[in-house]
Amino acid sequence: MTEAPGRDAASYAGQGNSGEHGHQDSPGHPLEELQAQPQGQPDERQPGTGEEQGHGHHHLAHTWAEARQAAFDAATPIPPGPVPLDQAQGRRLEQDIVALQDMPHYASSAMDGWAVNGSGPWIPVEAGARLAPHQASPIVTGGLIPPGGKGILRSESAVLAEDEDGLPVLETGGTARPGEPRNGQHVRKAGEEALEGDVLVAAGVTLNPAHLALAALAGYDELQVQGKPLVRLLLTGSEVVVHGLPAPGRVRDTFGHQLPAVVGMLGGIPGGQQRIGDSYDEWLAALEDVVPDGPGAPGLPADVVITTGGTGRSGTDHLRRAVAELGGRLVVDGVAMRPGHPVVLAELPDGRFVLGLPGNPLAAMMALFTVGAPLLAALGHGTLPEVQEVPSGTLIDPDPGRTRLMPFRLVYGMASPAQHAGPGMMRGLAAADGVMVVPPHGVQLGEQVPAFALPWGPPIPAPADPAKAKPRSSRTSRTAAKPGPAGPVDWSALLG
Ligand SMILES: Nc1nc2c(c(=O)[nH]1)N[C@H]1C(S)=C(S)[C@@H](COP(=O)(O)OP(=O)(O)OC[C@H]3O[C@@H](n4cnc5c(N)ncnc54)[C@H](O)[C@@H]3O)O[C@H]1N2
Ligand code: MOO
Repeated sequence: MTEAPGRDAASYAGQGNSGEHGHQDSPGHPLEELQAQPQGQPDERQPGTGEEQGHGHHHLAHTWAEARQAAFDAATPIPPGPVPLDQAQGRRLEQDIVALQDMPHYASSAMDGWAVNGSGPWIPVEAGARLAPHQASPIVTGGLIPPGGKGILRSESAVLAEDEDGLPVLETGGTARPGEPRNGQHVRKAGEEALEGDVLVAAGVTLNPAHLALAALAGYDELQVQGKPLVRLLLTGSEVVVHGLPAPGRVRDTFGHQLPAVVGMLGGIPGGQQRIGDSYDEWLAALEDVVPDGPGAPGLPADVVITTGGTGRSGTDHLRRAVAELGGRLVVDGVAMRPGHPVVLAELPDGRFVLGLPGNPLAAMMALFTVGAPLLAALGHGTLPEVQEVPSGTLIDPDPGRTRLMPFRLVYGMASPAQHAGPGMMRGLAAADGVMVVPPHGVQLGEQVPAFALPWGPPIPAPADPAKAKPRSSRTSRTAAKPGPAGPVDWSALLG
């Protein structure tokens, strides 16, 4: 049996074991069902909890699939723009990198030694001076070939001697080969890497570090790249501490460390974080401030502000009120899912999106995967993140009206819900291979269940192709007579 989330364990358990999970009559293809859930499902918050009282607020929570689609549809791709070279790694180039001049743009020495004109012996002259025939001047690797310089004599092939008048004279010797140096020897000619106007990197490539070095070599300071959302974090809660062991009533922050990395994995640019307490004024000021200072903030307006906490409806939960005061439009206001139900997505009049994640750590991550991932994909020119399928290694009872997102581990190719996956926990997710999207009617043992991969985790395994299954050998008929396994085995009990 699946583990009941810590919160609401009673109502969760109350919907199990009812005999309703015999589905012989119902479900079609699980992925189709994700699309087919009724629109505008009634808000399934239970009456009598008091959570809506005093707010006069009533809305219809989106289904899981609707919420993903609404978040994806709310955003348009961010247009291309210039970014400094040190921020261009991994970005898609939108405009060819063209040689602005010949590369190299001057002839230079490939060796330490002497620039010479004509055959030796040579009279040494000052570095850089115009060389007349039979003159030489010292030069280092990369040094500009002086006017009149025809070739480079390597230092190990040169001997500085004196003529009969006691004046310095340069001769070949040491390792010199006959005829050294020929004209042009050890000279890097101008334009040998590229001529002005040559395309060095074509638009469309994903920039790697060598591309950036090439762009720098070519004299670029910025490159035109595909737009990507800049995401700022607003982490709230006066009980949250950022160092050491928290005292009772305090909680160590789980977001500051994981969200920037996950935002990056989902296609956003982490753009700094700000921490505030629980007062409405702090919320309003932080959301109002379009370009706040903060550690790691680039001093640019964010495309998305991700907040944590304050999505509830208690006196300290200010997200909705602040968004309303700023004239924001709610795109998603609650999703019929668990955990992560109170997630909010709003668009402010200045075009910024506010993604309000619940304070409970696992709930926040599930909300981020459900609503944040499609939003960031749409802003970053991506497609709606994929949902695949895994065979369920366990039976999961119905929970009418809501989708359950369950971190799972793969055991012998089947998905088994991870333990320690309550909304306030991180242990289950940390050990998970992916997340099962359990439909309201539950899942049978061995049935395919929709699932998505974690941004840092392994891909969801491709389904076994029945066409490629090994043909039965004639021996199988004997073994088949024995009582074989009666179907998939429930491995969930094996997971610690
Ligand atoms: N009467 C009701 N109470 C609650 C309901 C409900 O429907 N009726 N929903 C519950 C659900 S579900 C969730 S999820 C939370 C949503 O909470 P908020 O988004 O308002 O967040 P907070 O109340 O500020 O915090 C919740 C929880 O998370 C902890 N937290 C907050 N920030 C952090 C952090 N940075 N790192 C770790 N943990 C954090 C906080 O201490 C609380 O324990 O509301 C339920 N209540
Ligand atoms: O449990 Mo809440 O559903 O953690 O979002």
